[in-house]
Amino acid sequence: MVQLKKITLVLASVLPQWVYGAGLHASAVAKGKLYFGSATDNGELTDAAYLAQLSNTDDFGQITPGNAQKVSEANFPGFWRKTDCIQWDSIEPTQGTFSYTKGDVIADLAAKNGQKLRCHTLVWHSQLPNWVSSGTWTNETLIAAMKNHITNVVTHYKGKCYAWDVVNEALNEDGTYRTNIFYQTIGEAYLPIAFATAAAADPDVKLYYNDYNIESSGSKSTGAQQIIKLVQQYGAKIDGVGLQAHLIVGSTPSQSAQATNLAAFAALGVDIAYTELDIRMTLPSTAALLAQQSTDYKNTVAACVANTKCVGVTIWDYTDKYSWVPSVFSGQGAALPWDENLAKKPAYDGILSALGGTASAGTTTTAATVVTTTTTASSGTTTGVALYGQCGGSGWTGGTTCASGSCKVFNQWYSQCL
Ligand SMILES: O[C@@H]1[C@@H](O)[C@H](O[C@@H]2CO[C@@H](O[C@@H]3CO[C@@H](O[C@@H]4CO[C@@H](O)[C@H](O)[C@H]4O)[C@H](O)[C@H]3O)[C@H](O)[C@H]2O)OC[C@H]1O
Repeated sequence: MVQLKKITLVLASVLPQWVYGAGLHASAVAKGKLYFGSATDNGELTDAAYLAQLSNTDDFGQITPGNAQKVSEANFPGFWRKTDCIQWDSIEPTQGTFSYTKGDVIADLAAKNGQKLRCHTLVWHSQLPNWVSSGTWTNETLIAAMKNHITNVVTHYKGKCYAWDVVNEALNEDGTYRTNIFYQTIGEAYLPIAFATAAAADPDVKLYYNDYNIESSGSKSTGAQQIIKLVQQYGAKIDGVGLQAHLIVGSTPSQSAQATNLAAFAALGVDIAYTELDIRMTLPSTAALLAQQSTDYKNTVAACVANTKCVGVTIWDYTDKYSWVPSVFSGQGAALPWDENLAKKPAYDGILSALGGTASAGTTTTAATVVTTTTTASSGTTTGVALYGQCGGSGWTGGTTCASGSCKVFNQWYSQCL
């Protein structure tokens, strides 16, 4: 089966598109978009079948490092986190020392494949090292530290990124500013200062404000529009808004609701991108849920297609095998267009049809396989999986010591005793 898939991928890359039909990226480009893309993570790249599909530029013309240019401990308290990812607490774990190893791997992969790189992210309340989040700052010293961080990182990746998510998630749900160390110390000026600093370091890269729950009109979307106006009023460069679009099957905003929202952003003169699209469901998946998911993907991608300022869509990884969703939203998953076995789901055809393509023959129409892998803890150990996670603590490579329950493996980063 794996062998067959490999042969299919090789054939698809050498035969003309009319034999296999255009994939997601090729179809997006045919619709006037710049790309269709996927996020990825370093640990997944050792999976040869996964890497082959990620590198299939018929489907993916763009990649985003899901973690390699940042870090996240705050969202996952109690989980062990790899220390060599690249955000403030690994890119700059102590003030003034920078490390780019993981991010460079993904930047090099994008360059080798001829894929655009969306770089993510420079200023975010999450995944901050203690020296930033618990430091004693004045307005002046934190501005200097933030500018130094942005300048170093953007300069390092200069010429390699198509776009940077300069500030991520600065808003509360009601559209007010989220309280974080930057807002508390500097006030709203941290936003234009961050954009101006990034622009100075790489005048050619596109600079985005990125957030979730801004995919339809409402207080938070209005707040994001205010941020764009604020940065513009300061005279700093802001090129686009990123709609993360971590959506839910059956609750995804309609195409017309998304269109109205996109029009409001477009009226401000900025580009728009769907930057982290996934559409999760309560497990187990069923044929009905997969069909609804396909419709939800179709409506979302169609909204982008219909707006000339919307440049492209990125899914937050492409396969349920490596989705972040089950590790964060308990009991939910199956959020991506490829299932755990890297087979296309109905969502793939939903996206393709929004992009004007024709359905692919290989799409599975039945319920996806279970998203999480449960390993037994009867003897206190698991075998065969090289993972890091909570089950066995730091540096875990397969053993588990769950006091109760068994070790559920969510992806290559996380596991939990449930
Ligand atoms: O491996 C994972 C990474 O994949 C992960 O990447 C981040 C995921 O999304 C972005 O941040 C999250 C966005 O969603 C928020 O939850 C929302 C709460 O409201 C709901 O209505 C909505 O549906 C949800 O999406 C999370 O609280 C945010 O953290 C962020 O931009 C990505 O970098 O990062 C953690 C890694 O372990």
